[in-house]
Amino acid sequence: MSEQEQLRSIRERIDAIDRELMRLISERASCAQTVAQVKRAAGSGDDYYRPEREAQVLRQVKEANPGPLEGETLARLFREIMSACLALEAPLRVAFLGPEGTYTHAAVLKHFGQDVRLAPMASLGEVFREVEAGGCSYGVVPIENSTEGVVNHTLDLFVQSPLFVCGEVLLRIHHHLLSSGPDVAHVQRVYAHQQALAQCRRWLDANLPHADRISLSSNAEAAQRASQETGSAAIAGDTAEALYGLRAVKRNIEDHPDNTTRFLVIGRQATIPPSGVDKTSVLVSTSNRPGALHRLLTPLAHNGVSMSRIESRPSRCVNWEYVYFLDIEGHSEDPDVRQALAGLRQEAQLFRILGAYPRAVL
Ligand SMILES: C=C(O[C@@H]1C=C(C(=O)O)C=C[C@H]1O)C(=O)O
Repeated sequence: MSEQEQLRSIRERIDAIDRELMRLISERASCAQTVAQVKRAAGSGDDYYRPEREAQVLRQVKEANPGPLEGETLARLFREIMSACLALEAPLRVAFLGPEGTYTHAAVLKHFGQDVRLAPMASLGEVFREVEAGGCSYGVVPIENSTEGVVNHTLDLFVQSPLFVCGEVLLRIHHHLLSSGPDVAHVQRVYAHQQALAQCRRWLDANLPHADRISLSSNAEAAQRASQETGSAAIAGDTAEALYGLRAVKRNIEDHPDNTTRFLVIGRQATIPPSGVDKTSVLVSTSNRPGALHRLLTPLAHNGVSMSRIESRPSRCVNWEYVYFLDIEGHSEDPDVRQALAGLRQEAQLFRILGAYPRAVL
């Protein structure tokens, strides 16, 4: 067979597969519509999003992946299929730290897919308020970065908020130096969110030691400013680059190549059923006595439950008293976790389960 004949025959096969894919995806979408009818008939409200189910679907895809595509790649495709199916049931509105082009925007799309309705907010506080008021079903907020540590403002908002955590998103953060100018040499001013400036500190010291560093409320705002001024640059990611018509004069300027930010999905649902691989986040406080924190955490050790994170923040009620944010492996309904939490509750002055939710799959 000639090359042309071979290609024609393979393309005919691809066309046939695409028709079959189309039929199957449409059949899947019809199933999702039926699921919505069942949920509506059962009167389970108008929130059809099931984070534990979505996590299970994505995990199954990764586990059953026959290749040659990467499991991660295949899961991303299924992420979009589910996003479109859910939008057929009822479109989901998600609040996030805007404007469009922020890393939080990228985290929203990674977690919910492209069919989500975006609601960019001007501050983290507004994201919480919008979800509390019911204007959006969910919100996405940054919680910690592998280079710069915790986002204190988000933790503090949790202390006052009645919202729950219903998911997490891990996003590899690649920072670029974006400018409308020709190269790095012409840059006299660098705009960015303070976290981004910190994550690129060494690169800036080495390459732009004399440029002014100006922190703004988001990287997207930085990109917007840089697009209007000559001699200015912004540190931001791919989404902002495309959105504000800037050019990356230098890509990947983050000091740590595995720079990752963890975001939390917040909502009004107090309990998400176990997905099989879950985490539980808890807010606790204890009195300022010798050994108090040790006693508080002992029930975790006794029940063989591992804690993946602990953060402390000033309680803001009494000076030098603290609240602790704990992340625990497992779901609050798992027997060992349930027992550990019961012990913790007895020791703690303040005790609130912030949420039990699927561990990030993508
Ligand atoms: C179809 C459902 O509703 C939504 C859509 C899903 C999907 O497309 O697989 C999964 C969970 C829900 O977010 C369901 O609950 O099973």
